Amino acid sequence: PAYVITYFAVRGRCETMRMLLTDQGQEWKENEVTFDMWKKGDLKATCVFGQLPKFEDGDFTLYQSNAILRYLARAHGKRRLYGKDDKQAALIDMMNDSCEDLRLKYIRMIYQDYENGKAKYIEDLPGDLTKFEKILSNNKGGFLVGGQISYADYQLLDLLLNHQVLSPGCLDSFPALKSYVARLSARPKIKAFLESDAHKSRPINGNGKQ
Ligand SMILES: N[C@@H](CCC(=O)N[C@@H](CS(=O)(=O)O)C(=O)NCC(=O)O)C(=O)O
Repeated sequence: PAYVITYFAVRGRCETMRMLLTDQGQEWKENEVTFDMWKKGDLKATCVFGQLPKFEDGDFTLYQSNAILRYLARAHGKRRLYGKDDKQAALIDMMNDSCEDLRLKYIRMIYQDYENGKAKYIEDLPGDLTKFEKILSNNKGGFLVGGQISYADYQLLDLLLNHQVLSPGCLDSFPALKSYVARLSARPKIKAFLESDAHKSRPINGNGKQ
């Protein structure tokens, strides 16, 4: 498939799909947009919702990072990253929606309230992490849902990695989360990706705060 990601040179809302694609042995092309190019407005005007990421699979175009992840989870009808049946798929969507809730909180703090809100955000963070801790410690399958990796696992991994940068010890009182991050990060293709210059060269967020 001729996959193209059009996005800023940041991890942001695309590192999850980059990890998913890498772990699944899929190639893609990065179409990097600089903030100066974006400010001109002509690319923005072509985006259905005026925002990036934009994802292309040949002549098929998608926007909305979560829709892109779900498309990749179903890729070519194999539904490989969407559980074993519709009920598991619904549970996986539920988990991803909760990841999105956490991502929105994180983004709001990073872009709108970093200096004054970071300490409080970190103080409140265990309230969110404890829910994922319980889910993972209750599910013996080792993933958010069932016994196989799903697109929501890549999403949670990305969030937890970002939060470990924001607050390095934030998983110390969550053993299930800590071992989950270690285990997923040790998957050979993900390990190589996390060590790659491409990954390391991209800041987590567009305003350089993390
Ligand atoms: N719900 C969208 C949000 C996309 C979004 O907020 N894009 C931002 C960039 S980032 O927050 O994802 O880094 C954007 O295009 N901002 C530029 C603009 O809105 O003009 C998604 O999930 O893809």
